[in-house]
Amino acid sequence: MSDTERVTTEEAPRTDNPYSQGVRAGETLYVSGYGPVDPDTDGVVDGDVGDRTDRVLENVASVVSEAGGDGLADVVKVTVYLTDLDDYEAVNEAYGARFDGDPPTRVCVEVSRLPGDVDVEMDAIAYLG
Ligand SMILES: C=C(N)C(=O)O
Repeated sequence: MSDTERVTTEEAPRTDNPYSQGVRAGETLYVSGYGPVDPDTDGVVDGDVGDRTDRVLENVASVVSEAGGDGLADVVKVTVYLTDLDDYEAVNEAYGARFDGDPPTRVCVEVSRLPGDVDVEMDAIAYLG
């Protein structure tokens, strides 16, 4: 890829599948979809969907930080994928706590299934300018 840079970090789950953890294109960073996987164990974190939402956002933040950004503070767009939209309120509660009244734009959709059979996944776009 020309004028783009792949972002790789041990602080977010790694994959053998054909995608990068993040790709920086100028001041814009595209972060791949992450489930609630702890990069230290490669397993889904214990707890409820709020705990899993926290882990997903930690993974996103780690990729942004690796690219030189300020973690979630530089995120401008998130897509949330839930396998059960009944989790919407619990996810919002955990999610809102991480953005401290200044949330990025967002889309939230219910999907039938996610890789790893997790129940929540998010991808993100960050602006690093
Ligand atoms: C888990 C993914 N982000 C994927 O397979 O694209």
